[in-house]
Amino acid sequence: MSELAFDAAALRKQLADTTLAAWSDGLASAVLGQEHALKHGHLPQWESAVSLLPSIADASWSMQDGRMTISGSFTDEQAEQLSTALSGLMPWRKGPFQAGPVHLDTEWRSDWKWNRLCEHIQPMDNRVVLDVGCGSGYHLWCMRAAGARLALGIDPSLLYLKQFDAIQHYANDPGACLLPLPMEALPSSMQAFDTVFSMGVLYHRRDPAPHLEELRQALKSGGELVLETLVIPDSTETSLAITGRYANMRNIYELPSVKRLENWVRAAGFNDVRAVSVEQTSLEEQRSTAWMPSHSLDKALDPENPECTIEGYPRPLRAVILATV
Ligand SMILES: Nc1ncnc2c1ncn2[C@@H]1O[C@H](C[S@+](CC[C@H]([NH3+])C(=O)[O-])CC(=O)[O-])[C@@H](O)[C@H]1O
Repeated sequence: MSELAFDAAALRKQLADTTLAAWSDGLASAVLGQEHALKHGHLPQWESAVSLLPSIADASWSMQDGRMTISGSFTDEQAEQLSTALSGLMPWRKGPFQAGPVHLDTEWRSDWKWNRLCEHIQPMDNRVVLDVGCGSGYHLWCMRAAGARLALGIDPSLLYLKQFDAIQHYANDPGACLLPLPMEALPSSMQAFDTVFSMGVLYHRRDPAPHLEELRQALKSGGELVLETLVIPDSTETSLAITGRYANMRNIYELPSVKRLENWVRAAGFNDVRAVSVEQTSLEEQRSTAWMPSHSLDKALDPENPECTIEGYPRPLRAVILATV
């Protein structure tokens, strides 16, 4: 099994002039301390895909209509190499990206999630932000485009790290960083971030309380939590225990109503807790594409009654909760 060669010196350099400088050794030790989590049988394939990306002299990036866009002069041959390299990093779930001539149409329209919350959150200008469970890092680019000084993402998946590396190969943006870490392995009590995002992660934790505690401890005093997670359509203070799969997904244990979710967040010591969006996931927002050809949401819903999952639970409904500490 191949192991990730993590470059602690590069991380130290990247964080040197930021408010996270004092944490660079702690973050590097957290990554290196995971040992087996840095190994994956497909890592050589993913690393070779990244190494095949053609380099161009005039690359730049911008957000264009929600598409993280890499611009620059690719020859036809380079465009071909780019497409081949990016297909070695499939499945692409979170995006969309436009890499030169290649439209990476991802499983999720993650720009829709961002649009739902961006007008409600504290302005990103000059903030140091953490995105827990950032996937390919798509939302890190939204945060940077909205003015964040430093957007740090953490995600335990080495595939998503390599997808981020592929985009960063062109963006070359010192203000965006992804570390292969689960939240549980982040140094405790950092109190270093102005905003912490946890989107699509809480429902993967058997007990939500430690996750909420970890999020609170990562925030500076006065900082903001942006929590996005699955809920059930029930106006009372309740939750649904999940046995087996939920919408084909493993490792989902308990889905709260919005009221219960808000109470969990209050019990974790947050203030000013409020839901700013509750929306059902549509078949246009999450679907199979050429870059993620496996089953998606349509195959997880009951064909006879699309208001239910194939397991008979209410279909995915997601809430965005904001709170301060
Ligand atoms: N303990 C953990 N700590 C950190 N990350 C984790 C952990 N467990 C799983 N993950 C990671 O959390 C991400 C969950 S997806 C949300 C992506 C993005 N945020 C989105 O909102 O589009 C789920 C969804 O599709 O909703 C995956 O990338 C996991 O590897």
